[in-house]
Amino acid sequence: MTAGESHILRADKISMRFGGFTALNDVSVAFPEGQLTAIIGPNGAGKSTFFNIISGAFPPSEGRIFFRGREITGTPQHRFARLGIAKSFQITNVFPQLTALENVRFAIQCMSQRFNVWTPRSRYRAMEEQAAALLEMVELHQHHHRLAMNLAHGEQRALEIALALACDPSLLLLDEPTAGMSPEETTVMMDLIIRLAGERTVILVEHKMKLIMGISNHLIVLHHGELLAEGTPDAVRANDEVRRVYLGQGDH
Ligand SMILES: Nc1ncnc2c1ncn2[C@@H]1O[C@H](COP(=O)(O)OP(=O)(O)OP(=O)(O)O)[C@@H](O)[C@H]1O
Repeated sequence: MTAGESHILRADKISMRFGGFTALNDVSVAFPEGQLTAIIGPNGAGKSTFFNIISGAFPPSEGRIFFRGREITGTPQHRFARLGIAKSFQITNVFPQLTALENVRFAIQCMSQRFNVWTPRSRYRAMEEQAAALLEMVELHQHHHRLAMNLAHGEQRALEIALALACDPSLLLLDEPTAGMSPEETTVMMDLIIRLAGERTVILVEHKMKLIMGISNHLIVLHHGELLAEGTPDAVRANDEVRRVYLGQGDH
């Protein structure tokens, strides 16, 4: 971290055990605000487990999580959106029988505490406009009225991100945003992530090391459930341990 940089999220001494197996061991990392941080590492390194813990899917066996200095360990997941934390998972979460616009408008309605049957029609229009703006942001503006189930895989992932953006999060968490995508879809998604990271903090888990090296500000490398290295892509690339356990593995 450089002088003047602040952290939005901090994980302190995180350990996770599944029965007798230790998936994470004493991992402490801090995520710089306003930057794109990627969590990387070989298969089984503990990336998804760590992502699930920082996104509130389950609490760690040991350790604590802080968001803007406030402890959020054990906070129920549904409260994360109100804190300003949104996440998008590998498994798409969209309503297949609703259109793209209806999906996003519904997410906005869910975020609106004062929404009820007495809500004036003008509010619906405002929500519809907000939904349209979010679809434009993820480049789905030409697909407002298509059913989600008829969108291509990459488009469904983009729609999923639009749903996550409905709460206008200051922190966006993405679990393997390019999983299962064609090279063309991957390029579109990477461009979207770069744009999103220009406006908010983004933390993501990603397998495609070469791609992620090119767009991240900060990398966290896990290996066998431990923090192996962290820093800028250049610093991580130059790290002998990382080269030994990870970069030498071929097609990443
Ligand atoms: N619910 C669970 N019960 C038992 N073991 C688990 C569970 N979840 C994860 N593990 C184990 O913890 C280790 C880390 O898994 P995790 O999925 O976090 O790794 P990963 O780095 O995301 O791997 P990949 O890149 O293959 O997705 C693995 O050995 C995995 O088998």
